[in-house]
Amino acid sequence: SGKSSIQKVVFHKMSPNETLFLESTNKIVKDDINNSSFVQFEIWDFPGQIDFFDPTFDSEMIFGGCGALIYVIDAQDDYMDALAKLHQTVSRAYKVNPNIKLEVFIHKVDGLSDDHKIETQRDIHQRANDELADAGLDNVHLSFYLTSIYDHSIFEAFSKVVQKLIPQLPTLENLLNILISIGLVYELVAESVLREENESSAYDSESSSIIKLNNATILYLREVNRFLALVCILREDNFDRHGLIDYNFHCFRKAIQEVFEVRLKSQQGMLVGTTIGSSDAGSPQSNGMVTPSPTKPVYA
Ligand SMILES: Nc1nc2c(ncn2[C@@H]2O[C@H](COP(=O)(O)OP(=O)(O)OP(=O)(O)O)[C@@H](O)[C@H]2O)c(=O)[nH]1
Repeated sequence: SGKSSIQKVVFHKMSPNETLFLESTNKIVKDDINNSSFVQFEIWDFPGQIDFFDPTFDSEMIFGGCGALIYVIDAQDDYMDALAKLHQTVSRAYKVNPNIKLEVFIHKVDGLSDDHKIETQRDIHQRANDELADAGLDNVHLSFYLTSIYDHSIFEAFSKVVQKLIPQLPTLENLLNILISIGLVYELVAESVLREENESSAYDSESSSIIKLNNATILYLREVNRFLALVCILREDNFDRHGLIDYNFHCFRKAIQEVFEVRLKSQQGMLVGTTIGSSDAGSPQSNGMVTPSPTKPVYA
């Protein structure tokens, strides 16, 4: 249905056309994403033919420590068998691990018309949920996405799944909101920079880019850490206060580093007495960011 293709396109920069030559997966293939992202996880690619009722299939081990299960359905093919297997898979996974996120990619939708896409999603959604309800599993929640490796949809869907697995996400969002609320910046994008561990790169802490757009706004990029860049859209006249923007950006970068240091320390077994949550991100004051004042601008 396209599982290996998704993983290769999203995490290994393979071009969609090259996936035509991928061989069928005949055993569980583990891919460590730890090296190429600030978000750390492993992807386990299962062979399509795996039999969950085989006694050698250890569902406690497989689903027990798993954050999300992504089930890929080929929307260009007859999906009745796939739906039966979806039901078996999610009920098994949910029994072992009720906290597991259950994600369904309705995949290869590039071959479908817009109407057909909507109808397929509605049909799969309805059948899958009816079957869960019949089995008394009403409280099992499935999320559905229409995906294709031939456009951005697969990146967006995978990103949404990964976001559910980032415990620091509310804090990161809060920090971005604080930066916006200061008023100089009007849109922000924290962009994950995909880079392999051993890849040498010109991208470092001094990296920045300023692009003047033709609608009186500026696109401003700065490095946050090895894998993350911040891209802001600023009004051109606000850019006069460049020093203030940079100062606030430094506060933001420091706060992000602190958020990830907590995880690093707890991974190293040094228990830290604080919990990460949206309330911890604090107020603009506690993050040291400074609001522009017409009389007393603060420069770094
Ligand atoms: N049209 C279209 N084809 C796709 C898409 N994604 C994957 N494919 C094709 O589907 C075929 C099967 O892809 P694989 O990635 O090997 O599928 P798999 O689910 O890993 O298969 P198994 O390893 O046998 O379980 C390949 O020829 C891909 O090029 C898509 O979004 N659209």
